[in-house]
Amino acid sequence: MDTPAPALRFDGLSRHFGDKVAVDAVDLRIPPGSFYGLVGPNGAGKTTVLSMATGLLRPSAGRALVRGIDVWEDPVAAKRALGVLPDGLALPERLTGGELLTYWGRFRGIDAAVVAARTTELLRILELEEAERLGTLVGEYSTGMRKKIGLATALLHTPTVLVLDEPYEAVDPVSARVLTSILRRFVAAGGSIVLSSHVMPLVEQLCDHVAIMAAGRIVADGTLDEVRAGGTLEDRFVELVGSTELDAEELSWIAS
Ligand SMILES: Nc1ncnc2c1ncn2[C@@H]1O[C@H](COP(=O)(O)OP(=O)(O)OP(=O)(O)O)[C@@H](O)[C@H]1O
Repeated sequence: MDTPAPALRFDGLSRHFGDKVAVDAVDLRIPPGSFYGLVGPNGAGKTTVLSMATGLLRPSAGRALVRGIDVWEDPVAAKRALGVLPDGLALPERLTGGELLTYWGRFRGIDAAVVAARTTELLRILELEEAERLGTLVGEYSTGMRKKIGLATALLHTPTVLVLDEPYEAVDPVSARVLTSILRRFVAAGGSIVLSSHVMPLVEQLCDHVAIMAAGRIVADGTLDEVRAGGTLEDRFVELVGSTELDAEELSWIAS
């Protein structure tokens, strides 16, 4: 039997902005069926990598493949397999959440009755029903509500690979539990997830694989246990990325 293609595969994936090298020849395989965490300090290149992997940003060099399909050579097929929650999600602001999902589902070519049933279920599970009943527009949603409706759009067309940029950011604890159950169910059903996060305990709790990124490169990757090597993920992260300690004199004025 053929080995299944990686959920995502990056070959020498690079991106520069002028002289700034944001992502520097990244090679990575995300195994199918994995729940994969991508961590790294601010500016490490996580969003840039995920944007190139999902067809939102063109690489300067290298390739990104989704289930063996080159994202930039066959974007239609690749995007059919992908569900994406981008960072700083741009959404149509003048629609309600329900209208947005309906529009999105029809745009994806899904049967109207199926879209209607999935929209109702997603709004209920994500606790956006009340906002819908009140006719709240997406432009009036809170940051956490935007994350939730963004996740709903990512799930609607039943993708096999979910790419989520900081999905838990600004999401309240109750909604975070719902989000976790949805994501766990997605992986249990055979899907693959890649998420970026700054919250190490969350990544340790959710993910079975992890990559640590710093200054545009992958500095460690593998199963969670391989990467944390007997310590915590945070210890390993600080060890690899370095920490900044304040001298006693620095910022002494802030409490004066
Ligand atoms: N459109 C752009 N133009 C210029 N530089 C950019 C652009 N997008 C990203 N960069 C730079 O590329 C580097 C990587 O940014 P990126 O947003 O990918 O980091 P990140 O790991 O997602 O950071 P954070 O954790 O803070 O979200 C940073 O130095 C950033 O300033």
